[in-house]
Formats: sequence, structure tokens, C-alpha cells
Amino acid sequence: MTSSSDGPSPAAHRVSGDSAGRALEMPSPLSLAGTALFLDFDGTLVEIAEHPDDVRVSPRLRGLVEELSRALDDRLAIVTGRSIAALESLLGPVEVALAGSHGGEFRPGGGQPTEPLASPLPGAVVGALQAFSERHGGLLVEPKPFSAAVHYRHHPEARDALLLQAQELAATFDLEVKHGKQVVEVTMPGSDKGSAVARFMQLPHFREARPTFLGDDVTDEDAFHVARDLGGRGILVGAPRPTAASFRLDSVTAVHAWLETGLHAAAFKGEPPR
Ligand SMILES: O=P(O)(O)OC[C@H]1O[C@H](O[C@H]2O[C@H](CO)[C@@H](O)[C@H](O)[C@H]2O)[C@H](O)[C@@H](O)[C@@H]1O
Repeated sequence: MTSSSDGPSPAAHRVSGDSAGRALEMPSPLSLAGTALFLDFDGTLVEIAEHPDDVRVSPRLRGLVEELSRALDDRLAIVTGRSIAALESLLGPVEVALAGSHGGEFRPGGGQPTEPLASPLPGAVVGALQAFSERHGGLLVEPKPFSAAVHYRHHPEARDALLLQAQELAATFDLEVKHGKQVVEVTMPGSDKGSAVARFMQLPHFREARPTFLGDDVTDEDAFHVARDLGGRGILVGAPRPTAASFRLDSVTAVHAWLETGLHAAAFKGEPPR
């Protein structure tokens, strides 16, 4: 299966809701009562940068997600395409639940061990992607425990050949292809954000809550669907596009403001977390 951010079509996802191009409204202010909050990282909590290591993490971000998680009685998770190690190298050792590598890595809570939700990526796949990169001027290959990303941001001419290479590897090794923002990834089956959200929602402290998922990329669509199927909602971050999300926030800055406002309102009202 291929999911695509700027590829020919995102049809691999059950894109609906805003598929008619209808403008999505802003979400109402965040209410913590009965909410489980799921946050994508790149493009949602931090702005997209030219290189994965160059993202600017606001000094407030780690504290913000940890305070929100405590106010939600731990019903908050960051669900990212990055590996958990890469995420924590940017954010610091964060005391919240995490899913990394598009859901291949699952950590149910801060300080708890990470569980694999997929099998490791065969080493030959990374080797083939590295060889591809060398043949095409040196694309950035980002190996992760259950997936590998190849960034073509600085070599846009290699995009179509890269997609073809990824599809060939997927057919040979039984992988899935994800096409995100200037990046093509191959992932082990089971590594998707929808499965990660569904898994979190089975944990006892998440079970009765309504999931809200914030994300910017096509690779977040699986999670928007699962959130909606479980009685919650998706919030698209960034420009309008066909999506299964129900609401939209304009930018990373708007996400931070929405989260801060929800946290402060809960503290002011003494809102009980459940
Ligand atoms: O699921 P996310 O948390 O949104 O992670 C998706 C991918 O993010 C990173 O790549 C993207 O962000 C980079 C930094 O802004 C940017 O240079 C790149 O073009 C984007 O695709 C990360 O490197 C990937 O591993 C994640 O899968």
C-alpha cells in the first residue's frame, strides 16, 4: 500500500469528510474532560525544516506536553514517524506516552519500556536505499527500527525513481510505502499511526475517552480515521486539503496556542481530568 503526501493521489486512504474541498472550521477550545490527545510531531508541534536534524524545538514544548499529559491523567501520546530515539534527541527525555516509526515502536507511558509493534526492517532494505541514494547524488537516508525514510527535499528530480524503488522493495520484502513531505518511507506492516492510536485507546486509562488527533501530513490520515471511528476527531494542521479530519488549525503556532489555552482554561476552572 502507498500513502502519498505530494504524490499522485492519497487514494490509498479512505479520504473523506473534506474531500469536496470544503473549508474546515477551527476546533472549539480544547476541553480536557473525557479527551485523549494524540499529537504528531513534525509539521504539528515543530515547523518543517530543510533537514530532519534542523527543526527548532521551542524551549516550552516539552513542558507543555508533560503538563498537558498530567492534566489529562496521562491520556496524551506523541505519535510520530520518527524513531523514539530521534524524537527524544530533539525534545529531551519526555515523560509522556510515545509511538515512533509510524507506530512500529510503542511506549505506553513516560519511563516505561518501548514495545515493538512490528518486526524489524530487513537490513537489505536499508542497503538498497543507500545504494539508490548514492546513484542519485546523495539523498538523505534515515534508517529507523521498523522503517526507513529517504528524503528527496534537495533532489526533487529523484522523486519518481525513488517511489519506484520503494515500491519494488515493498513488493520484494512485503513492506508498505508512505509518501510524506518530501520523503518516501518503507515501513514494516503494522507500522501505521491508526494502529498506534487504536492500541493506546485499549489501555485502561484511555478506554472511555474520546480521541483527538492533531497532524499535518497524509501519513496522519490513518489516525484521523481511527479517531473518528472511536467517536473522536482529527484536526488537520496547515493548509486545507482532502482529509478525514473534522477541523483545522492553520499552523504550528496555532497548535501551540490552542494547547496552551486548553491547559490554562482547565487550570483556571479547576477542570477535573475525567
Ligand atoms: O510523523 P511526523 O512526526 O510528522 O514525522 C514525519 C517525518 O518527519 C521528518 O521528516 C519531515 O520533517 C523534516 C524536518 O522538518 C523535513 O526535513 C522532511 O522533509 C519531512 O519529511 C522525519 O525525518 C521523518 O523520519 C518522519 O517520518
